[in-house]
Amino acid sequence: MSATTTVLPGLPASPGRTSGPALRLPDPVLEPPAGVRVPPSGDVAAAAARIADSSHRVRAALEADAARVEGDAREILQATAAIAADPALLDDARRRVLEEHLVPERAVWEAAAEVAAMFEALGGVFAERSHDVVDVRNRIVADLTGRPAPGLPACDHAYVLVAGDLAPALAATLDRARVRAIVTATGGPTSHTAIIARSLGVPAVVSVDGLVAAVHDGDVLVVDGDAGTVTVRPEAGDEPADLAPAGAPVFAGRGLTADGVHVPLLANVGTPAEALAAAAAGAEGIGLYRTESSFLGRTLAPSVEEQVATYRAVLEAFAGRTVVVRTLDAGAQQRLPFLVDHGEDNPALGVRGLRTSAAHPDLLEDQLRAVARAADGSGADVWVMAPMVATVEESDRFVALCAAQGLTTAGVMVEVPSAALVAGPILERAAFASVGTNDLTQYTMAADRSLGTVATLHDPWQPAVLQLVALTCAAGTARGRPVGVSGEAAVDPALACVLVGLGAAHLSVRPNALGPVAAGLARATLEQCRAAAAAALAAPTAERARLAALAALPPAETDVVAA
Ligand SMILES: C=C(OP(=O)(O)O)C(=O)O
Ligand SMILES: [Mg+2]
Repeated sequence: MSATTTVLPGLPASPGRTSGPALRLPDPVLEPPAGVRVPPSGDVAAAAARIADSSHRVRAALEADAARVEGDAREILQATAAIAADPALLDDARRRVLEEHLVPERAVWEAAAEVAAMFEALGGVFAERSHDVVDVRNRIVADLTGRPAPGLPACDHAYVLVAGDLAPALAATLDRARVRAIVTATGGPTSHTAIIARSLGVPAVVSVDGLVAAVHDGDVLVVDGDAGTVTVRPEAGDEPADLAPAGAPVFAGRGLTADGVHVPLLANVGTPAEALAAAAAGAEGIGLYRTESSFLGRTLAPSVEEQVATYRAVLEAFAGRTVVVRTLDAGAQQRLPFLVDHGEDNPALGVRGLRTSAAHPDLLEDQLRAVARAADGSGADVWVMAPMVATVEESDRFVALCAAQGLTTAGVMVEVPSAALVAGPILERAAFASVGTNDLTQYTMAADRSLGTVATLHDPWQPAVLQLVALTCAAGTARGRPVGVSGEAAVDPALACVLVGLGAAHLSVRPNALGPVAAGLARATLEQCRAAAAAALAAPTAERARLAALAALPPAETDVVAA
């Protein structure tokens, strides 16, 4: 190890080992405090003049970015560059400095808020412009305060993305061809960022101690997504030669236990492109279509027509097969400006998932209308489910709303312990349930899934979580209603066998996990899966549950043997 080599410990979030130069994502621009003024001894005119200088630099940078791309992207960047020179915005900001003596960054923030509000009030396509105003505001404020421009820096080579935190909206736009790995200072192993890294198939390590201080742009990093470490400036020769993860088993297109019991292996997807990839990977259907990507990064909800087009593209990729569409799961990690109260201290326990429909019933109705229209003629067998359901009333109301749109196979996600405990009455009217083990673990263990500090509690092998899965499956079996599992737990081949043994009717995983899960399932009979489930349920701790299950199952190459 060279003198400057540092190994930073973190949490493994997506497997594989790779290396590349670091590219740091700047921290988000924060609102400058209200009421901060140029000191009485300061030069107000000079402070005001800095706004024009910053606006020139921001405009020039955006125009340079525009010149590097083509088509729609170029037009969008040129339009954004024009906003950076907008006289109404700049004059108002200057006036606030000259007359109110506000510091320039605060003046720009306030002036931009008025312009954005004006666009919002005009509605329709104008409202979309408010998003660009906010983008320009952030860039000018960053420049005025001597910080790097916000957002993903333009980069024409492969890199390891290094971030304090990665918003799901940004994570979803990452270019697989360039991003070799993702490393974040915060986040837990089932945060949405980790899920996105795994579906991109790139190694990721989250909650890395000392990351921001130790890593500079261009530093070579070795990212070990299995061990959960990041080596900064490795010695020559320590960089892994093979950048791709080792070859995983390929999925043959049908999930079967060793004795031939069919357990459909479905895919989790978030976009039409992912649906096509899932179809190419042989998925037997889609068990979880996360619809958030149609809503993220926008200032207004997409129109019904726009939603129909996106949903239809997903459904058509699975004509003749089942597609489970989940309605919008905003809140917690996925904060939409038009839907979510940003003042919540504890958003994971606040208005998220189905709860947002109380204040915005039209948004849910529009989404269901769009799903129904997209389903019509798509050839897919469309099921619809709601996220974050906690009570029987919520579930019944959702089923009724679906029925009103002609969507007859309506169910819920079971990801809140209360829903698991009342799964029986829920499944009297709901046609199916899908256990979301990511959130079910978070809420059962009271361990925020986005916090690395409580990651050891966030373990779906915890017997308390398994008990709730067992209750839900038993409620489904008693009523002849299918209960599937769509959380990350199903990706662990041994846990997949346990889930089947507990009564899961199907499993839904990211497309690149279909092969390993199928291989894990194929080594055990249904009886062995049941024995493994019983052994895990009887264990007092997560580790002993895992070991007990492994002991009850024939060994498989895909098992995760170390904790
Ligand atoms: C599948 C789940 O949903 P998400 O990860 O999107 O919250 C879950 O909570 O397990
Ligand atoms: Mg969830």
